[in-house]
Amino acid sequence: MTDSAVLVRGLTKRYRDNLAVNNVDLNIAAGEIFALLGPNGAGKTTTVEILEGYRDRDGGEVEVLGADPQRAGRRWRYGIGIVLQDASDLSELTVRETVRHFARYYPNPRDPDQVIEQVGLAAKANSRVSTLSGGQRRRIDVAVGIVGNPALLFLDEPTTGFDPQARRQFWDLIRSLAQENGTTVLLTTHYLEEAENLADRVAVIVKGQVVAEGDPATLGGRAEAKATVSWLENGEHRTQEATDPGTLIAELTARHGGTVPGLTVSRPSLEDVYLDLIGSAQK
Ligand SMILES: Nc1ncnc2c1ncn2[C@@H]1O[C@H](COP(=O)(O)OP(=O)(O)OP(=O)(O)O)[C@@H](O)[C@H]1O
Repeated sequence: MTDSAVLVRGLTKRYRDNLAVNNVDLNIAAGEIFALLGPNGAGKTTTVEILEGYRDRDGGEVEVLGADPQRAGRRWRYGIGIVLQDASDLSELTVRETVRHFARYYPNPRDPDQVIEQVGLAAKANSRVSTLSGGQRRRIDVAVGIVGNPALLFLDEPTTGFDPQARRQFWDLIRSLAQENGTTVLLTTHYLEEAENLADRVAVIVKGQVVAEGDPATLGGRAEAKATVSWLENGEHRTQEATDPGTLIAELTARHGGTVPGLTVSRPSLEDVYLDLIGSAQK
C-alpha cells in the first residue's frame, strides 16, 4: 500500500498507430487537488479514463486507491466519484429526489441534504432540475459525484460555460471538499486560471507525454523568471526587465522622490509558461 491516491508508472495507450499516451508517470497524494493540462488531443481524457477503469491500457503500472483499475471490483468503484453531465436525464425530479436517487447506489452514502447544502443548492432542494440554470445543474452533477462519499473525485473540464462568479464559487466548493472531506481531486481543465487557483500540483501533457509537473506557482521556472517593471517617466511609458525588481523599484522611488507614477511589476503568468512549454514540446 502507498499514501498515493493515484500512482502511474510508464503508462502507454495506443489507438492503432496513434500513441495517445506515451510513458506517463503520475503520483497524486491522498487529499491533493491535481490538474492535468494540455492541448486538445494531448491524451488527458484517455489517461483519466484508464484511471477510472473505463479504458484498458497497453503498458505500464496503474494503482488507483490501492488497486489496479483494470481488475478492481465494485467495492473499489464505490470509492471513486466521477462528475458527469447526466443529471439532466432526471430533469423531472427535484434536486433532493435526484441526489437521493443516486445515494441509493452506494453502500455508505453521505446525507443527501448535507451534500445539497455543501454544493450551495439548499434553496433549490425542492425545485425540478429542469428549472435550474446551467451552473446550478453543474452543482447537481457535483452533488451526484460526491454523494457516494468518494475518496477520489474526477472532474473533467468542470467549469466550462460558467460565468466568472459561478466559477469562483465552484472553486470554493472543490477546495472545501478537499479540506473538509479529505477528498483527492483530479481535474482536467483548459483554464490556466482555474489550475492556478485550485490545484496543489499540475502536470502538462503534450502528445501523450508529461512535459512539466509541479506547483503552478513555480512551474517551468516561473518563480525565478525575470520580472517586468513598468512606470511612467516624463509622461512616457518605460519598461525594464529585472531579476531583482526590488532594487530597481528602490532606485525609481529615490529618483521620483516618493511614489513612482504608473508602477507595475509582473512575472510570467501560468498561461505564458504553459504556452512556452507546449510550444517547445510541439516543435
Ligand atoms: N476511442 C478512440 N479511438 C481512437 N482514437 C482515439 C480515441 N479516443 C481518443 N483518441 C485519440 O487519442 C488522442 C488523445 O485523445 P484524448 O481524448 O485523450 O485527448 P485530450 O487531451 O483529452 O483532448 P481534449 O482536450 O480535446 O479533450 C487523440 O489523438 C485522439 O484522436
